[in-house]
Formats: sequence, C-alpha cells, structure tokens
Amino acid sequence: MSSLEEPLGFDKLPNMSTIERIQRFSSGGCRPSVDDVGMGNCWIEGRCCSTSNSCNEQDEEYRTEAFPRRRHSRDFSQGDSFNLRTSSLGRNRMLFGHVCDSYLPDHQYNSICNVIEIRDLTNKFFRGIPKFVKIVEVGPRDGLQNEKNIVPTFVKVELIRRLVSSGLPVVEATSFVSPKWVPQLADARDVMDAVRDVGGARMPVLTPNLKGFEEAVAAGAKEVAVFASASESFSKSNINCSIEESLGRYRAVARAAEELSIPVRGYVSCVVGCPVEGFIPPSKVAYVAKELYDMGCFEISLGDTIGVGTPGTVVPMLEAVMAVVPVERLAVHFHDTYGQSLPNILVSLQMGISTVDSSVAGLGGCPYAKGASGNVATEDVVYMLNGLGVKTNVDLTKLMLAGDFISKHLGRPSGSKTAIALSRVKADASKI
Ligand SMILES: CC(C)(COP(=O)([O-])OP(=O)([O-])OC[C@H]1O[C@@H](n2cnc3c(N)ncnc32)[C@H](O)[C@@H]1OP(=O)([O-])[O-])[C@@H](O)C(=O)NCCC(=O)NCCSC(=O)C[C@@](C)(O)CC(=O)[O-]
Repeated sequence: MSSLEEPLGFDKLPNMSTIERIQRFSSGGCRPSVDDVGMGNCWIEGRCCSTSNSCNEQDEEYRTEAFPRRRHSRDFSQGDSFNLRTSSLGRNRMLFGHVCDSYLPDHQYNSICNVIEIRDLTNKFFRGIPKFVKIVEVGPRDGLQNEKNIVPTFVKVELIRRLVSSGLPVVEATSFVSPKWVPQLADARDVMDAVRDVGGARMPVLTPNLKGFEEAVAAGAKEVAVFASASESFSKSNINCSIEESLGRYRAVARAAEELSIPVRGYVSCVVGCPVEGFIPPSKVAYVAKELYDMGCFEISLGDTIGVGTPGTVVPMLEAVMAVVPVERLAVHFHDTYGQSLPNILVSLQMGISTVDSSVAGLGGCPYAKGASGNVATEDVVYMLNGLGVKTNVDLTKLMLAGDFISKHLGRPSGSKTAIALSRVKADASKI
C-alpha cells in the first residue's frame, strides 16, 4: 500500500487465527442450552464441555484466548430477569436493544436461553476491560509538532497547565529534537523551564539521541521517551537512521537514563502501516517492541502513526507484541485518519491494555507521515471510557476547556466530536 486510500484489511494479514477465534467467541460460539444451564455446561462448535474449560483438545487454544472465559456461577432459574442495558457500568450507557424474541411487560424475557445468551455475550464483551485506564496526553508534543505556525511558548505552557489541572496523569510536554527537523518544538528548554512548578502529573519529553537526552535532563526533564519505528523507511525519514541504528542510540539513552534513575518510555511507530512500505508485519513490531523493553523501557507505546489500522489489523499486531512484552507494559497510540481510533482502543482494552495515548482536541499529525491526521481526541476517549464505567480521573469539563483554549488559539474548531457535541448541550459534561 503506498497511499492512504485503502484501509489495511483482513486480506493483508498473514495469519487469521486470532480473528477467527474472536469471531467465534463473539458470535455465540459457546451456547448453553436450557438443559445445560444448571450443570454449567456449554457447547463449543457442537462439542459439549464444561465451563471449567477442560473438555477437549481445543481447550488449550481457548485458554490462551485474548478474551478469557468467565465461569457462570449464577443460578439462571425461571424468572431471572435481565434488565435492559441501563445498569451499573456507565453513565452514558445506551439500551442494548431488542435482541430476544420477546419480553414481558415487566422486562422479563420469556426465553431463558436467549437471556443467557445475551448475558453471556455481554460478559464476553466487557470482561477484559480494565477498571482504570491511564491516559497519556500527547497534545503539547505530538499534537503541536506538526503545526506550521509557531505556537508561542506561553500558549504551550498554559495548555500544559490546563491539561494537568484536568486530572491527566501524564502530559507529554515537548521534544528535544533537532530544531531544523521540528522547528515548532525549538523552545523545548523554555517550555520545561516554565512548567517546573507544575505538579500533579508526569511530563515526559521525546529524546532521539544522547544529545537530546542530555539537553532534556539539563532542562529539568524527569522522564523521557525514545521513538523507534517498525518501518525501515519511516525510521529513515523520521530520524534519519535505520531501525538498528536507532536502537543502538536508544540503548545509549537507556543506559544514561538508568544511571540517573530516569524512566524511559519507548515508542514504536507504524505498527500496522507505513506511508511508504504499506502493511507492516506484526512480527516486525514485536521485534522492535521487545528490543525497547529489553533495553529498559518501562512502557512501550504502539503507534498507528498514519491511522490506517482497524480492529482487524490491530488485534493480530497486539497479539504478536503481547507474546514478547507483558501486556501491562503496553500502551496504544492511535491517529484517527480513518475514524478507527475508538474501535481500535476498544479492542485494545478488551485485550487487557490499560494505557491509552491521546491528544486534546484531536490535535496532531506527524511531519514525516504525509496524510496522517490528528491523534484520537482525549475528550472522545474519556467520553467512551466514562460510558464503559472505566475510571480515568480526568474531569471532562476541564479537559474540554483546555481543548477549547488551544483550538481558539489555532483558529479552528476542535477535532473532538465529543467536545463539539457537548459544547452544544447545556448539560454539565461530567454528569452525562
Ligand atoms: C534524530 C535527529 C536529531 C537526527 O538528525 P541528523 O540530521 O541525522 O543528526 P546529526 O547527528 O547529523 O546532526 C545534525 C544537526 O542536528 C543537531 N542535533 C542532533 N541531535 C539533536 C538533538 N537531539 N537536539 C537538537 N539538535 C540535535 C546536531 O548537533 C547537528 O547540528 P549542526 O551541527 O548541524 O548545527 C533528527 O532526525 C530529528 O531531530 N528527528 C526528530 C523528528 C521528530 O521529532 N519526528 C516526530 C516524532 S513523532 C514520531 O516519531 C511518532 C510518535 C512517537 O508520535 C508515535 C506515532 O505517532 O506513531
């Protein structure tokens, strides 16, 4: 693929096993009959097995499935009611809809089988989703680096202050890269100077080499991030060296950081597609992620730099990376070129990932990835997570004010659908 016109799809995948398994799971592959219910039995593709997952040779495959099954210990007796989907988890949860054949006026379904199927489906859907998601706000760095007009330092600083005060735990502040390559962030030292007194959030900065690392530390950075690529072409255009050369530089940065007890985050960009090379095999992503992990990066952020991924390509990529890096060390970083970020985040959460990068007002785009649009908007991510009942500690109203502030400065509407929608309603966003 050498253009952004075609989303990467199933046909580009070398191995469909994960997708097939997920499809089987999400299409009611485990279907208890009325007779099975009391015995805790279910059917998997026509074969009877118990919910202890110990019935047959297929069992091993399912045990390692990314959506592990949960036992049903409740007694589904006649009359057990299934409330329409307005219950416990989220404030903006929608009705699930009329899936059963029929239901009684008191909202009791008359088909136990369907009730159980739906509950089973619901459980499968929500079970992997973490209770808390750490949002890494990348707006001041990834969001602004591509802006043609130089944003004054005081505006960047005010943006960072507002983002921190909204409760975001991590706000990536700037980059210590060559000002010839990224003129917008040439004021990195001044930005860091001005946010020294800002407490309550970590403020990592990007460092492409030892020179950048040393300058960042001198400017007061307490955390840094290195950024490799899974695409050889993108590595060349972004940091002017091969993947292996970049890993060599990052090992030097990691060693220097370790001596100063400075945590290093690692990025892998182009994790599903590259503007030059097209589809990037998951094994390449896994290789780079593992190298970063082995050199001491405490967290690896997987970046769909040009936003071409769909759940169809993101899931196998994550599966490959999760085989070599613990899931709790992974973050996802989606650009929204095709509007696929939220579904991609959702499947990432279902696979156990609990760190998500995003950018206020959907700012962003990479100077070396033509056609790439902004990052997924933080407001949209928070809104979805609120709806799922997942905690973030982010105050959506304050976040929207930060988005409004920077959008006004840039002279264009917010790239967040949530921000636009909520700005039209009079309700307090945090209560929706
Ligand atoms: C890596 C380099 C520096 C190599 O750049 P180079 O030109 O190959 O470096 P060089 O070693 O030949 O040096 C050239 C000049 O740059 C200077 N230099 C060298 N290093 C630094 C430094 N750290 N800070 C400031 N100056 C530096 C160096 O001192 C020298 O100055 P001169 O002698 O000509 O006056 C350059 O290519 C660069 O800065 N690239 C950064 C590009 C960038 O920031 N891209 C956006 C990142 S976004 C991304 O990667 C994706 C991500 C993370 O967001 C995830 C996703 O979205 O998927």
